[in-house]
Amino acid sequence: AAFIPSGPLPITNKRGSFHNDKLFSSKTNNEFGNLQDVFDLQIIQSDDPSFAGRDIDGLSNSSPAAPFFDIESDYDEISIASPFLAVPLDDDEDRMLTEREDRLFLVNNTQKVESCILIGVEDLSKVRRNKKAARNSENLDADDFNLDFSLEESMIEMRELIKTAGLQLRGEITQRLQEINPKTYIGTGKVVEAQTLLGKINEDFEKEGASPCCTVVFDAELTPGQQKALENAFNKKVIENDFLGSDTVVKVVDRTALILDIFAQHAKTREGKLQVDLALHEYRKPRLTRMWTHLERQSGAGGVGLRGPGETQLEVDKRILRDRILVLKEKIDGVQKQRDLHRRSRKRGGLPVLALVGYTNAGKSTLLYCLTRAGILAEDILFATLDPTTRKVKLPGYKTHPEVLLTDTVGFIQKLPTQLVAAFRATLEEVREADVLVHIVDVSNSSWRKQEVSVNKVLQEIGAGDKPIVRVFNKLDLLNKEDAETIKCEAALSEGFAVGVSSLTGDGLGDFVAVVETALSGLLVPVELELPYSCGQEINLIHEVGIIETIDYREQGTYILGKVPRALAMKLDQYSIANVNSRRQLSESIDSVQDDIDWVALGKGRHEKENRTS
Ligand SMILES: Nc1nc2c(ncn2[C@@H]2O[C@H](COP(=O)(O)OP(=O)(O)OP(=O)(O)O)[C@@H](O)[C@H]2O)c(=O)[nH]1
Ligand SMILES: [Mg+2]
Repeated sequence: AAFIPSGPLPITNKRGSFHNDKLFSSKTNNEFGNLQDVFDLQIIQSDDPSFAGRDIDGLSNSSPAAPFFDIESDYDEISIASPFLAVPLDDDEDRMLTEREDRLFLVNNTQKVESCILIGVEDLSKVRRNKKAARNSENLDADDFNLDFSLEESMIEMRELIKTAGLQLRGEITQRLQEINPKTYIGTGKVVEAQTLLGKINEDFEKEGASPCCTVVFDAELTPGQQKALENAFNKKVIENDFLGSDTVVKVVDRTALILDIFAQHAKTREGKLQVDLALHEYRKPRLTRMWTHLERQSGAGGVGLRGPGETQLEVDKRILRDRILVLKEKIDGVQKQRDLHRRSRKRGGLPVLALVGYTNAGKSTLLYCLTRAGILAEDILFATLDPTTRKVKLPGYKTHPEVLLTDTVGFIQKLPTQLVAAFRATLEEVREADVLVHIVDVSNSSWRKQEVSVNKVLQEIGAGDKPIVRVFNKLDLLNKEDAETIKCEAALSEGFAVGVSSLTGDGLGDFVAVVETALSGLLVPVELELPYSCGQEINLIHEVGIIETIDYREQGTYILGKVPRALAMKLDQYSIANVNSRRQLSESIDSVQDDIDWVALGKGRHEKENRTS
């Protein structure tokens, strides 16, 4: 059934206002104050060449109420933090990168907000298939198996996505279909219903004098053919009734296009923009269908050998698109190489790397912010973070690993568009290279179990499925007391590492540190050392942060067999038994060479010599 919300919905482009013609978020979002003010030099892109040795944890001990740096940061300054922007941009690339910002700027400034209707479909045949599979598999019951989002859950998510994209939702239509209509996805009756709804909304709009609603968002992945057929159907009807004036075109946007658009709006660094652009181009490639045969280059005038039909506009477009994709891929390769280099130099530092992963809007950035007390942008919008940010964190109470590297990453979503996973290869590499994954789950969301499953699916897909995972049940403050206790119990009883927290209030973060520490103790490396007796301090340190299995006070020094963090193991490498032994062997062999010299004979020889001469 169609539904039109009563009264206009609030305008919800949450990206913030614009400042100096640049994207500038002015969201004051919690007790920590205006986050933009603290979006400061504390943030280091993980690509920072000087990253490995830099100590930036100076702020980690300050309280949340402490005044932050008074740096007026806007888009420019944020960009400067990324070393990639120090690289001069190609001319055409520069234009490409600012085009979207201009569009955003214009949309916001003229207050001309795009409005849309949403169409959701449930494929009942798929539900049946899932149920059947559940019946066939022995150890799962039907409820457990059906981990796909229901129509209602999916619609809730779509409303959020529409809001985040800066669209205003004007109406909704849903349908439960036995089989998907291969031509138009929804049934023909529903197409007519959507046309009627569009017409009705636009009639009201005309009275208000507002701009017409000409976007139809589908909660589905449409094939290029379906998209085209739907666009044709909607436009024909609209032009017939002339609601919109003949030059207005109704466009059909599917789920993938909507997510890509949000990514495009949020990409800030050069790397993010390149990756989004690649995904957009891949999406557009099969959708290029404009047959402008009249623009066919007739090259017959060129004479013998050049007659016949030339290239069609479509062919030209396709070629341009193909070339662009190649260029983008090449550039992303370069970015990835650079990332590899920085990662390797970080590895040499020996600190363990934790990657924060999770569904979009789960609170990853907020947790990192809370842990580091510095300004990583946290916003109540989907896909706020697109570029991984790594910070060195010194956490109070950490024993085994007093310092760790924390990487904030891009959020996941169910049915993540494949183009995006492929394009964000370089970014997702950060997840694959981490030692431990910290999976943030927003338990205040009623679909959190399904969200968790879909994040795990993506992790499997990108080859990070077998890493140790710490599950963090976040936003406990939004639950009632009983539910929060239940979640805490589940965390405590869980077989793996799990903990319940609220990153906004800081509740449970002590437990979080303890759980992370347990997870990290699995990362201790075995060592066999022989330390000279002068190394009392080092031995104390091993007692403190490592595990000692055998300790023996020998003639040459203290023998220790045990496990220590990687960083300490690297520091103590000179005292490892292997190194000590090889040093000893070397000096022994020098000794033995010296032993071989027959000093008596040598002396005798000299005497003989002397005797002979005398
Ligand atoms: N009440 C409450 N809100 C929270 C908590 N943690 C995060 N939030 C809010 O949830 C919203 C999303 O938080 P982010 O940290 O931006 O989420 P994210 O996982 O980084 O999201 P993306 O970068 O978009 O993937 C923000 O408005 C936060 O203030 C919490 O523990 N309690
Ligand atoms: Mg984030």
